[in-house]
Amino acid sequence: MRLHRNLVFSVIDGLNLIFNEGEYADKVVQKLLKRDARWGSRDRKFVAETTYDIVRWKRLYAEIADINENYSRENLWRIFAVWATLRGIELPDWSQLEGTPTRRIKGRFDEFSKIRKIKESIPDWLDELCVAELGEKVWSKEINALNKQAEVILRTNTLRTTKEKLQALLATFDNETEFVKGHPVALRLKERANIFRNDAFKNGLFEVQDANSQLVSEFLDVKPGMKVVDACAGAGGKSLHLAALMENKGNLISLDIYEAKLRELKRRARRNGAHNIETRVIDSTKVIKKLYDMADRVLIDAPCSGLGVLRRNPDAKWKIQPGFLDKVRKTQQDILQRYSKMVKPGGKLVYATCSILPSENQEQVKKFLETNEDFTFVEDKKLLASTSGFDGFYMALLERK
Ligand SMILES: C[S@@+](CC[C@H](N)C(=O)[O-])C[C@H]1O[C@@H](n2cnc3c(N)ncnc32)[C@H](O)[C@@H]1O
Repeated sequence: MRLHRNLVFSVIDGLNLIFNEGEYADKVVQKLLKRDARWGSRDRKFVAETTYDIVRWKRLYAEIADINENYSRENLWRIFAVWATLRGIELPDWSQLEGTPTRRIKGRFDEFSKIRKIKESIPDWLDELCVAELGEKVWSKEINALNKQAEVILRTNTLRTTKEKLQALLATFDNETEFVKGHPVALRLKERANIFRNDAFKNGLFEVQDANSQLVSEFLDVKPGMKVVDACAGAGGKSLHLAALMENKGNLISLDIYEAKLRELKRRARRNGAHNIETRVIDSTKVIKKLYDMADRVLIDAPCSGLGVLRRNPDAKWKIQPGFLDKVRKTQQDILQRYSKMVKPGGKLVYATCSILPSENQEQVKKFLETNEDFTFVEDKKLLASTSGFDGFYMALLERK
């Protein structure tokens, strides 16, 4: 592989925004990809994947390059040199890469490969916490799986098409896909491609959604005609799926505390042809109280650490702080206690997170059930990336008596 100067400079600019300006990796990559209309798909792939790779392996590369918390441009170049060296890429004679200690880099890589928190690039405190919660054996396998690049999984929008028809249509655009066992409407893209440019996407025939994430809406057991509340709907990944499962019949109320996210949800709903969604911003406790005892089904896709989706958002490793975890656990319990009241007697509730930590998952449900005798536990799923091959998720189904 030959390194191209303008692509590498773009990666360095991106890393500067992520490491020094606190910007989110996905947003930065989106911005970088708009930089030069002449870039072909290989160039775009290089910029996106190199940026994500270095974010994912930030600690490992920084330790190899002997850099501590200072991510000056000079140090970002040293980190880049580690990335390139470990991939066996021949370094060009650019001044920024002069004097790269190639042999020392390889030696330090071997040395650090024996220390999990460095090898897997994870902060000390987070490594310790995950060992305490999951045990050494499970965590070692899990962090290894979470450091891999996620595949692209599509969810067929059954309001518009079937999985079979979608597969045939995508093949005409040279996007080969395969079915995913245990995930009724999922298609796996065999080769990574910019699928958003595709007319099938623009016409709302599919959404990009991890296969385990697709299990959450199914787990809620909705039926056409029901009154359903998606209490933490965000930009609507699960709401769109719920609307499809309800066949556009009945009433789906999508709530969130952020209006901007719900605006995006509405835009996506139009593209998907989902007509039974009503959005409401939670701007006071009244919004929830008005719905007490009203819903056949409530989904609480709670805010969480996001530790199950590190494959997609590797920068979460560096953004999550111990204080945030304490805060988010309190929010989760508070939301469960208050929003569960929207479920009507005989109705069902799903509590879900994209975290793998028991303290955000089964322990929250257990605590909730201790003080809410009118709810019974039906079943739960604890999905790990290491055993499922998809994102880490938790979901619990509860029923109100
Ligand atoms: C895991 S995300 C939801 C993802 C979304 N359900 C999807 O499938 O695309 C959690 C959401 O909860 C929202 N949130 C945070 N605090 C909340 C609260 N107190 N009540 C309702 N929603 C809240 C966040 O804005 C965020 O959109």
